[in-house]
Amino acid sequence: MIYEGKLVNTDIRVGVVCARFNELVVSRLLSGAMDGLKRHEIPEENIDVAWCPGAFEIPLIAKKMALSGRYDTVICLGAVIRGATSHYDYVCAEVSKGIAAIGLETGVPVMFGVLTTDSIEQALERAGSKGGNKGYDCALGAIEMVNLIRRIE
Ligand SMILES: Nc1c(NC[C@H](O)[C@H](O)[C@H](O)CO)[nH]c(=O)[nH]c1=O
Ligand SMILES: CC(=O)[C@@H](O)COP(=O)(O)O
Repeated sequence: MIYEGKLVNTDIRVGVVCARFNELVVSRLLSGAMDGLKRHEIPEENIDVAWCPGAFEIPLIAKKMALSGRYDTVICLGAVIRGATSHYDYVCAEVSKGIAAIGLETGVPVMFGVLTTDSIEQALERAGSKGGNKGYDCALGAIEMVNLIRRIE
């Protein structure tokens, strides 16, 4: 038996968590995610967006959404850009660990759309220019994961 998740479904409720830090980049990730969701037939009324201060706060809000029972999947969007201190390393570590744990704890697929880059240029490249759009990628992954899980269950 081969299990695969299709990329189209009108019956999926999506929570999106956006970090406001580096909003220039994150707004572009959100635009990509909304584009991916809508062009794969997710109704706009099925999508909620929550804004939090920074990437470090994403896991808490994502977990609240996952546990609410109102969403079939949660997409996390942020941009952590290296500065002059080791703060970058701590933020990246906790955000990635925190987001990964939510899916395993709740059974709700949570997509990791947090850019972790050394420069703003690298971030912009992955938010709708030559590196694609990580938000769009996460949108399609979210649809696929929900459909896959429904096929397995
Ligand atoms: N430097 C970046 C941050 N830093 C802020 C933290 O995420 C957090 O909001 C703060 O430490 C208060 O708890 N956040 C980003 O999303 N991106 C960065 O580059
Ligand atoms: C990722 C960060 O927290 C970073 O942007 C903070 O910059 P700095 O290390 O120069 O304080």
